[in-house]
Amino acid sequence: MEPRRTPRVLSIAGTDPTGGAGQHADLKTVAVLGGYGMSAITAIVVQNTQGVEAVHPVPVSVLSEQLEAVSRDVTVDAVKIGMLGSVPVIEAVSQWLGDHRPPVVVLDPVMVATAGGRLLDDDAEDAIRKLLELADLVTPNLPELAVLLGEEVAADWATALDQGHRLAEAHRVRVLVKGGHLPGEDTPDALIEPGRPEPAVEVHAPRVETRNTHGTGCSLSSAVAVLAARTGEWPAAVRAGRQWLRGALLAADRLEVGHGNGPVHHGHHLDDLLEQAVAEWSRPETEDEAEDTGTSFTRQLWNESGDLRERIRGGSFVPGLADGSLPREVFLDYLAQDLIYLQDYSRALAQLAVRAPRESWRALFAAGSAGCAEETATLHKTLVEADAPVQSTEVTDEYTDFLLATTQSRDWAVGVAAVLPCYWLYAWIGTELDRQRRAAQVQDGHDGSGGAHPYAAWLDSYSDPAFAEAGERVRAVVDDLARTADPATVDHMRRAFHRACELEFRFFEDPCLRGRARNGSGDGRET
Ligand SMILES: Nc1ncnc2c1ncn2[C@@H]1O[C@H](COP(=O)(O)OP(=O)(O)OP(=O)(O)O)[C@@H](O)[C@H]1O
Ligand SMILES: Cc1ncc(COP(=O)(O)O)c(N)n1
Repeated sequence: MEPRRTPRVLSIAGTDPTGGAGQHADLKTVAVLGGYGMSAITAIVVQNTQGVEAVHPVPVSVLSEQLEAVSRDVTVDAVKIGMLGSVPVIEAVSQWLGDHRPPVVVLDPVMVATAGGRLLDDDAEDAIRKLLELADLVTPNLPELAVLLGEEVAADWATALDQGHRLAEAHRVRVLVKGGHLPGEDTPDALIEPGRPEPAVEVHAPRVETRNTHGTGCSLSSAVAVLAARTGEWPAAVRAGRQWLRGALLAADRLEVGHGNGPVHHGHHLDDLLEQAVAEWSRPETEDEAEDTGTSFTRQLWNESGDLRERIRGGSFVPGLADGSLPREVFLDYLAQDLIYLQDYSRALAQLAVRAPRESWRALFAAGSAGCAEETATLHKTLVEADAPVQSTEVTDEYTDFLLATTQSRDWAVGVAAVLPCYWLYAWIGTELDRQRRAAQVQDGHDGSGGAHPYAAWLDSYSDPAFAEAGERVRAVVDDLARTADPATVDHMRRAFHRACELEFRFFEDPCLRGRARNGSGDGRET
C-alpha cells in the first residue's frame, strides 16, 4: 500500500438525512482526516437520531452505474463499504470489486441501526460472508460479529477476541473487533490479523458518557480506511482512527443535533485551527484597505501607530540600512543589542506559551520562542566573529524589562498585545527596507535587482515569509482576545501595544544616536 497524502476514498453506503451516519458520516470523516471523499449510494434511508422509518433501495443497475462512473474517471485509493441492504446489491459490489479492487477495502457489515431498524435483509448474511474474502479489513460490532460466525453475541472481551480470531482465520481477513457494545466502563478495540495469535493492536479506554453515538461504527471504519491509505499501515490507522473517534465522542454533546442518539463531532480537532483561519481569511488583503475599513482591533492599532511608522521611515536606522550607508560599527552595535533583546523576547514568548489558554496558541508562542532562540545562536556567531562587545543599553533594558514583566504578570491578553509590535513592525520594516533599497539603487542607476550591498544577507532575512505569517497569526490572536475582553483590558492591551511600538522605534534609533555621540557629530550614517 503506497501512502498518499490526500487519498481518494469512495464510500458505498446508504444515506442519513440528519447527517450522522452512513454516507454523510463517511464523507465528513474522510474530509476531516485529510482525504478526498466520493460516494456511491446504495439506499435512501429515511431516518433520524430516533430511528429508521423507511429504506428506499437505489436500483441495483443505478448503483453499478455510479460505481462504473467513478472508476472510469478517478483512481480510487480506498473504499469503505457500509450499508448494502440486499443480496443483489452485495453481488453488484462484489462484481465491481472483482474488476476494480482498490488497494484499501474496508467493509463495515452494517445490519441494524443503533436506534433500531434493520438495514440488511435476513437472507443476505451469506452473501456478506462471501464479500469478506474481498475485503482487507472488516469492522463488525459484537452482534454483527456473532451473525457472521453464526454464534451467540459475545458477552465479554475474551470471547469477542476469540470470535474475532476465528472470523479472521475463516476468511483470511483482518478484523477490527469493537467492544463498544459490551457492558461496563471499558470500551476496548482490537485489530486481529489472520495467522497471528496476538492482536496487532489492542486498545482500551473508558466509556465516554454520552448518548450521542449515532454513526460511530460508520465513522470509525471510514477513518481507518482514509488513514490506512494515508499512512500505508493498518495498525497506525486503527490507533489514530480510534483516538480521533474518542475526541469526536467527547465533543458530541456540543452539536445538539436531534432528540435521540445524536451524531459525533467529526471536526472536533479543527475547531481552534478554524477559528484562526477564518479570522485570517476575513482580514482585508492590504494595509490600505485596512486603513479604510478600520474595524478590527489590530487594524485600529495599526491606524493609530501611523505616525510612528513615519518616524521609522524618516529616522537614521532604516534608511541607512536600506541604502547601505549605515556605518558598520553602528550596525554591529545594533546586532549586539538585538542578540540581548532576542534572548529576552524568546523568554517572553515562552511565558506566553506556558500561560496560553488554548493549545494552538501555546504552540504558536512556543514555536516563536524556539525561532528566536535559533536566531540568537546565529547572531552570537556573527558577533563573536566580528569581535563586537555585547552589553545591554538602557533602551534595550527598558524594552526587555517591559516585555518580561508584561508577559509574566499581566493579563495574558496584555502580554500578547505587547509582543505584537516586534512581529508586526519587523515584517513591515522588511517591506519598507526593500522599497527604500530599490529606490536607492534606481537613483544610483542600478537596475534594482541586487548588487553588492554591505547588509544584503541581513536585509533578506527581514523578509522571511514564515516570520510574517507568524505575525499574522499573533495579530489574529490579539483580535480574538479583544473581541471578548472587557473595556479595561482592551484599553490596557492598546497601551501595551503602543508602548512596545515606541520602544521598538527607540531600539532601532539608539545605535545611531550612540554612534553620533561617539563621533561627536553626524547622523550615524556615512556620507
Ligand atoms: N460511549 C463510548 N465511549 C467510548 N467509545 C465508544 C463509545 N461508544 C462507542 N465507542 C467506540 O466507537 C466505535 C464503534 O463502536 P460500536 O461497537 O458501537 O460500533 P457500531 O455498533 O458498529 O457503531 P454504530 O453505532 O455506528 O452502529 C468503537 O471503537 C467503540 O469502542
Ligand atoms: C445509512 C446507514 N448506515 C449505517 C447506519 C448505522 O449507524 P448507527 O448504528 O450508528 O445508526 C445507519 N444508521 N444508517
